[in-house]
Amino acid sequence: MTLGTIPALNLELRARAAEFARTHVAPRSAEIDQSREYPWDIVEKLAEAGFMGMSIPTEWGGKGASFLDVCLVVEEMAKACTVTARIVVEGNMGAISTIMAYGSDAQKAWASKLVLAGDKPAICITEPEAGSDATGMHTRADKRGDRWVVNGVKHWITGASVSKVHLIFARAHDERGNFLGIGGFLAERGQKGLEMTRREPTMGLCGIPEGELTFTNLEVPDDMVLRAPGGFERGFAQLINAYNSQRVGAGTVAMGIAAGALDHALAWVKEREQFGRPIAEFQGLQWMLADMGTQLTAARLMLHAAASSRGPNGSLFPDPELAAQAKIFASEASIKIVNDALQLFGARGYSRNCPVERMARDVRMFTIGGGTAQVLRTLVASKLLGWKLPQTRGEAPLAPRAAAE
Ligand SMILES: CC(C)(COP(=O)(O)OP(=O)(O)OC[C@H]1O[C@@H](n2cnc3c(N)ncnc32)[C@H](O)[C@@H]1OP(=O)(O)O)[C@@H](O)C(=O)NCCC(=O)NCCSC(=O)CCS(=O)O
Ligand SMILES: Cc1cc2nc3c(=O)[nH]c(=O)nc-3n(C[C@H](O)[C@H](O)[C@H](O)COP(=O)(O)OP(=O)(O)OC[C@H]3O[C@@H](n4cnc5c(N)ncnc54)[C@H](O)[C@@H]3O)c2cc1C
Repeated sequence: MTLGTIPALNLELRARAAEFARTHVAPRSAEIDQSREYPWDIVEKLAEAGFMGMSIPTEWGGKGASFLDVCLVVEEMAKACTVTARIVVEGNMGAISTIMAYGSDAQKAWASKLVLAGDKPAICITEPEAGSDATGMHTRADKRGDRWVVNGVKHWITGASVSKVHLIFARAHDERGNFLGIGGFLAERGQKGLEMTRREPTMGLCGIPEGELTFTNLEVPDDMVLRAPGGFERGFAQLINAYNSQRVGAGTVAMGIAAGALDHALAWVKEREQFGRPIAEFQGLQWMLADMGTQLTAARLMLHAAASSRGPNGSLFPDPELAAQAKIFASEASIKIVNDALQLFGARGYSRNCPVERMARDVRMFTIGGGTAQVLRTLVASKLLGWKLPQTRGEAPLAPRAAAE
């Protein structure tokens, strides 16, 4: 892992995103939370403003924006509305960046057209029995002539029922039933055999469906298999390597929520008076604010460093270790910052009428989704030690020398 330089921030882009969030997003955020309805109106405006698919290379109609640029936009959206920020993450990172890195021209044309028009792709990895243990997935794709037949169940899929582009991780088997490895299979909403079978009643992030997707003999033509350079054998490693971009994006959403909560808290402590003085005059609260600001800056810098980094061996994606460290730190710090912001509001912070109450529910997710803080710590420890750390019972940690024997 090498810590690269963070390029100069595109301040014009950040200002444009902030203005967009202030004008179009902030006035809608409470309603989106309460209605639990996907904000199609905002999606349309995001697409018009060029925030969807901005990371797509210019030859495919995007702006060729960097992951760091995307993070600047995501933070501004997250200050106002978590759901909007997550749409921007998935409209630029995760599945779409995987397709733009590994896809055929036809796949890139298909996905970029949909995303530039506002689609937020769905990345389908988790299953009811395979969360942290993602390689233990059961969903399988069987080769049948010029197509693959996909069967299985995915769970907690963000955007289930609203996303058009689906990147489905599945165990690939050849015609004779031999296991080839885990591969990525592309499908579109409305295809026969792809349906949402349940929506999860979530604690937060309410305007975007988290759903169970069931694949029943879903037919994926061979030319819709996403072929990473190492083939099926290296399929999982290369697909999850691309996912490092979304880990940075998810951490940035958490950090942006915290930044928004801190802004609310700063305004409130100057307004609210107790003991005949603004509560901002109490040193106990000043030191809380100082810690909140310090943690926020540290999280932001780690995320920007991770977004600007690249993994080993010519990877196009953020370094896995930096991405994991940034997501661990940002998600945990942000939960604490938002909770402290809520504390500064006293009883008002516990009311559904206070935006920080929504933020506290929203931010709680980010130590879970996208790789839990515990699983990411194992990745970081593995990199620090230079060991493989298999988590399956009976498999001992493998130091490099032992691995070579
Ligand atoms: C990776 C895990 C699933 C653990 O599984 P295994 O123990 O079976 O696998 P490993 O041997 O650790 O890894 C296999 C292979 O992949 C390489 N790898 C693993 N992680 C990365 C990474 N982040 N970047 C690059 N490469 C990676 C690893 O080095 C191995 O390659 P070699 O064979 O050694 O060459 C588990 O650790 C894990 O990550 N679980 C979390 C699953 C997850 O993140 N799910 C996210 C679902 S999408 C989502 O939640 C969206 C929410 S949001 O973004 O808002
Ligand atoms: C709002 C939300 C959106 C999501 N969106 C998506 C999506 O779009 N696509 C998708 O594929 N998935 C998505 N997920 C799923 C997410 O990736 C998983 O929740 C996550 O990977 C953890 O899996 P799990 O929930 O099954 O927890 P489990 O793996 O069952 O873990 C339970 C607990 O055990 C701990 N644990 C497990 N294994 C270990 C270990 N080896 N060492 C230490 N601790 C361990 C975990 O950290 C956790 O605390 C989403 C989840 C949420 C909450």
